Amino acid sequence: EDWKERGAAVGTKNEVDAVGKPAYRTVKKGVQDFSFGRILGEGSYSSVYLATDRQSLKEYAIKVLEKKHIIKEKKVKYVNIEKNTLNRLTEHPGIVRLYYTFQDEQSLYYVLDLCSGGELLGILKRTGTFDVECTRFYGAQILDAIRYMHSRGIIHRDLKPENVLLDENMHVKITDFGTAKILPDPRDQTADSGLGGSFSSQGDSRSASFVGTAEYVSPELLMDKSASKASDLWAYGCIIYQLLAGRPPFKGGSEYLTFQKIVNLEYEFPPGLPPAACDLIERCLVLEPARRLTIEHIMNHEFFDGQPFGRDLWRTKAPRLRPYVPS
Ligand SMILES: Nc1ncnc2c1ncn2[C@@H]1O[C@H](COP(=O)(O)OP(=O)(O)OP(=O)(O)O)[C@@H](O)[C@H]1O
Ligand SMILES: O=C(O)C[C@H](Cc1nc2cc(Cl)cc(Cl)c2[nH]1)c1ccc(Cl)cc1
Repeated sequence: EDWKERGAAVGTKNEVDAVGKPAYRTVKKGVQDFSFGRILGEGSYSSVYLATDRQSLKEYAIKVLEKKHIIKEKKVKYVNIEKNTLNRLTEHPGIVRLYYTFQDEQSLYYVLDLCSGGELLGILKRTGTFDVECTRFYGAQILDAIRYMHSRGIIHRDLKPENVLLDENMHVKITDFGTAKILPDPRDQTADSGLGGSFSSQGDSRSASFVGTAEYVSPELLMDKSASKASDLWAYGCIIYQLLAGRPPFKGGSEYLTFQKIVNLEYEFPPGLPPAACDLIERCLVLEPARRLTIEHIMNHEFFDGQPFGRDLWRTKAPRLRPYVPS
């Protein structure tokens, strides 16, 4: 049963091919293998349905995109980036899992983990703010997932509470990788292609044409269009601030005014936030990417003292949602 779910090769155990190797057929799922339920949500180019695998009865979220629309809006690149990045990020509980992709005459389909807890933004709006315990739990899960995607050479580039979904246990599932950056694999550089200088260790990509969501975009992306792993940690600092304060640190009356606040580092903390949280946020919201805290530094920061990361973090029960009460 498990094999089928993994979409791996399946076949009867004793089937062998000419040279005695077990012969497997890869299972290719299609629309007929699922019964589609209610709409879970809609994007600019997509509709996401609740769906059940007719065979295993497992529930999934299936993201459906109309080919005509994708081509007209010139989003083909993003569709294939989303597929390719999700296919590289299959081994972490904090990243939404892509099980299958398929297409028919009109549409493209992604079969994804069902995140029945909705968006982190949604639960934050309901409670207004998060107390320290909730901020530490969700901050740690998001960081653990970023650590994994960076280790696989993926920069998300659009991290924000809307793109942090929650599963049925209210655990984090990061989604929306259509605008991610896949860093060139350092092992691929066979001969020294003389690119040594331009792809510095934190993985710069000068050519970034994409800009994320205004409130979370990093200053380097605005100033010299370069995105790096450190850009995700800028967004991370904005998210931690927003969980405790109930609003993002940089918010102007227009996108331009928001950008101005970012490049001038114009933000302040609401009164009563814990000093350790302010210190952590200040060290993420640093204009110079190379001076920003790295993931390891953040994990060792006083704000996360005693917070488990790794396997234990994903086994603990999510804390009850409580608003932050200034001390
Ligand atoms: N795996 C999932 N499980 C449950 N709901 C999901 C899942 N993926 C997306 N959704 C919900 O479906 C809606 C559309 O998501 P989708 O990623 O297709 O578009 P979007 O990225 O939100 O919008 P846009 O493309 O305009 O940025 C969102 O509200 C999202 O919360
Ligand atoms: O079968 C695969 O895995 C590869 C295809 C590639 C692919 N075929 C496409 C056809 C169209 Cl019309 C548009 C896009 Cl973006 C297309 N991308 C594919 C299918 C489905 C999805 Cl969700 C993504 C990519």
